[in-house]
Amino acid sequence: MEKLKSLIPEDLLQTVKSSSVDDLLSTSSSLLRLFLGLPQFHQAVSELANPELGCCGKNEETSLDLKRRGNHCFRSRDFDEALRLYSKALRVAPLDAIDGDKSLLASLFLNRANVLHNLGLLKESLRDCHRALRIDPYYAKAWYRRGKLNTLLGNYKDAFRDITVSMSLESSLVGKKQLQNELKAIPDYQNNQTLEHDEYRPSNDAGVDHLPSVQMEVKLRCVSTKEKGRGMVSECDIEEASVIHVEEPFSVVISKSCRETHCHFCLNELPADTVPCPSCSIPVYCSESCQIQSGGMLSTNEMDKHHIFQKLPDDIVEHIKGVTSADIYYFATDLIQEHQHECRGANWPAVLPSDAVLAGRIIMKLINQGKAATDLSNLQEILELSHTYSKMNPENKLELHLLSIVLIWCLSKSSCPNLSVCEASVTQTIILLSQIKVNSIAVARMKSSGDSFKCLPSGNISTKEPIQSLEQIRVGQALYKTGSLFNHSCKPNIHLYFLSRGLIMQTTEFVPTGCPLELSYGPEVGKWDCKNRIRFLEEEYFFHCRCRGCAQINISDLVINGYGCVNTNCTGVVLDSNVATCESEKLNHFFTAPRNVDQQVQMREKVYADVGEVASSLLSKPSGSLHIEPEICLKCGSRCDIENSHAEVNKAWNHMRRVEELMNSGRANYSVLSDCSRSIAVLRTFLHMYNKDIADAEDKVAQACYLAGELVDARKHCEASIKILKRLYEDEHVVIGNEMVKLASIQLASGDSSGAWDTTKRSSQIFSKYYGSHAETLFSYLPCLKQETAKAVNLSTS
Ligand SMILES: C[S@@+](CC[C@H](N)C(=O)[O-])C[C@H]1O[C@@H](n2cnc3c(N)ncnc32)[C@H](O)[C@@H]1O
Repeated sequence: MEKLKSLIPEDLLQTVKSSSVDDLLSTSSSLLRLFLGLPQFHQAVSELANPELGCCGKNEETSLDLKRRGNHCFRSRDFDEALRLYSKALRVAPLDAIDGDKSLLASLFLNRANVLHNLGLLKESLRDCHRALRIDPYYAKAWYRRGKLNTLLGNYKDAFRDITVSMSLESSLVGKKQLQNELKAIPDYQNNQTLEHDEYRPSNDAGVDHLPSVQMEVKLRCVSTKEKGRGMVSECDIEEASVIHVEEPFSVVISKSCRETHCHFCLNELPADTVPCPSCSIPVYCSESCQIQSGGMLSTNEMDKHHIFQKLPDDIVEHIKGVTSADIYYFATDLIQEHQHECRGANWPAVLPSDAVLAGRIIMKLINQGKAATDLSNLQEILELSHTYSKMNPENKLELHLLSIVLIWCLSKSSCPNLSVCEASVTQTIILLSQIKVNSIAVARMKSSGDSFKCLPSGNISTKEPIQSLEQIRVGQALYKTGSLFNHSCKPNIHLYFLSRGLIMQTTEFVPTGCPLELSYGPEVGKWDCKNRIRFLEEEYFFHCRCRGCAQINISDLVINGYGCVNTNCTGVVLDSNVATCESEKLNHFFTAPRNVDQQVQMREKVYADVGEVASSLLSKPSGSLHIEPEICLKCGSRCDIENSHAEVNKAWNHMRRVEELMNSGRANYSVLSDCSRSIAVLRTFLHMYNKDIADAEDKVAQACYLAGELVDARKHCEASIKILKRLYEDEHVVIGNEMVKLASIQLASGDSSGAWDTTKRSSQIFSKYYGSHAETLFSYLPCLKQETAKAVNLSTS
């Protein structure tokens, strides 16, 4: 992109950077004309769009080399590396490549099955055997390996059939004899000899999860307001924790950082037996079902290509035919195939940013459905999404122009010759990209906790692993058409989460009829102070937030970054000038907004209750003289030297960070811990007692104490952190649920089983408010924690 930017003359660059939506046809036309006449442009885009020049296609030589290296690792029993190399080889192996007298793909699947078997991953290994057999149903070794696995998994009937087929395909007498012995080794061999054989169905539990349904009585409506545009409101009273909306995405793309770890279709974590795309080397899937729904060519079986005619008994031929029937992977869904147009080996889907790849998917979906015109002139009509192009900064505007031209060019050259490369299609793509910026939703997943039990203390353990923390990662970006109609609030009343690609929205409080249903786009009261939230939303989403969290004064915004009063007996808060200005504006707006006297009294009482002990004196003044001054305690009016406090706090943090490094390198000992406690004491001297920094510091020290086995202190610090967070968020906010999981782990480790049990129960209640019945599926740590605490309670009471 930088190369392309440098080709644009200065005057055109400025016109593009200062363009409004109405200028787009003209700016697109000028840029397009310029680029189409430049050989440098043609060279750059042909590197992106031409599959011949791309490195995303299949490559037999690379695959064979990777296979050889995998074999070497297998022989030296480095199974992890062998697994990695075989999976890589599968990704680049062409469908029709042959290695010796075998299909390369089939032999790679079987080699990987051997590795998986050695790693103890039997189901995964079984699935790979089945994949090898689908490609080459005459593959005796694959039948044999599958038979062994079925025996180990207790599927004796299947094992019997597999070894029998393998025996029929085996030509040597010695081999046949060995297989006969294998057959005899199958438990219940005698019974099986007389059994009918079921058609084989490999168990494949990976794939897309099913979405729950919305409660029947829930009714929503889309309304328009001057301040926020369209938004969703409730048409009835809705109870807390009700599912209000579920939706499959219009289109999704995986995050670049998750390309090697998550399925490119359902976005779930990849199993060890990944499924490659049959016709390019970019995506990997968790199962055939995801691969097929995503698109790419279907892997055909190689049966017809085999001329090894063998005289086999009829029942054996039936088994061989059965294994290749592709219907086992089909599902009664409309195939989505959103990757198909990217699947030609060209580089652009791997190189362009996710926003552009998502735009490409949306465009191609509408073209394939016959809805979009070839110059895309009706794209906005079809999508009906809001956008904020005019509010974007100049660099963003230029970026969108360049991306649109490149994307349209690549789509038309690599997969859709009907798509016209013209100012109309470029203009529409620029608007689409700006719509994606404000309407697409980040699909999140819990960060894998690995082996949950490893993180759980049991009995008189030494607490070597860090306390479980429930972190989320962004695995993809998706457009949900109805989901995009929900506005943002920094004090949201709904929460969203994902099952595979599906979105689920649930209320986190009682919502009365007519009330807006709003979720958080990221920043929330309790996470950041008001000015930081407003800045973030302006920079990322291009709007000035007008939610209840930003319009009304609340205790969290006052204390989250506040300093303590110099008067040690005073609980008041002192604000720096930035926060003070932002909070003053809120307060002024609040009291000057037109209301009748009753409402004013009510509001005043509400604010009074909220601000409580922190700023009560402020509200006892007549409304005309209300103001929040920086560096003055809001409660007792003492002046505070913020600069000095700031310097002391910084010193304490620098010290904490050094201590943290020591802890991370496993060198946490008693003297390190007492250093931490001293730093916390400094923070508590200069910051307000509910400042978020103190909560963070307490949390870190709790972790350090836990690792050092100082469980009494770990608990004390964890509880101190929770106490502050409860002031910043609601008592039952999911953040508190997360902290309680940590507290329960500490309690469990210190032998307080009934405390751990109570804390676990409280955290489970909070999680089900946010994640409904899926809480335990999404947080695999929760059932494990429940089980361990229940076990500990039983032990202590028996
Ligand atoms: C995902 S859309 C929500 C639906 C949108 N209101 C519409 O009419 O299509 C996001 C846009 O809604 C508006 N919006 C959402 N939440 C808002 C808020 N709290 N304050 C002001 N505008 C908001 C902004 O224009 C933002 O770019």
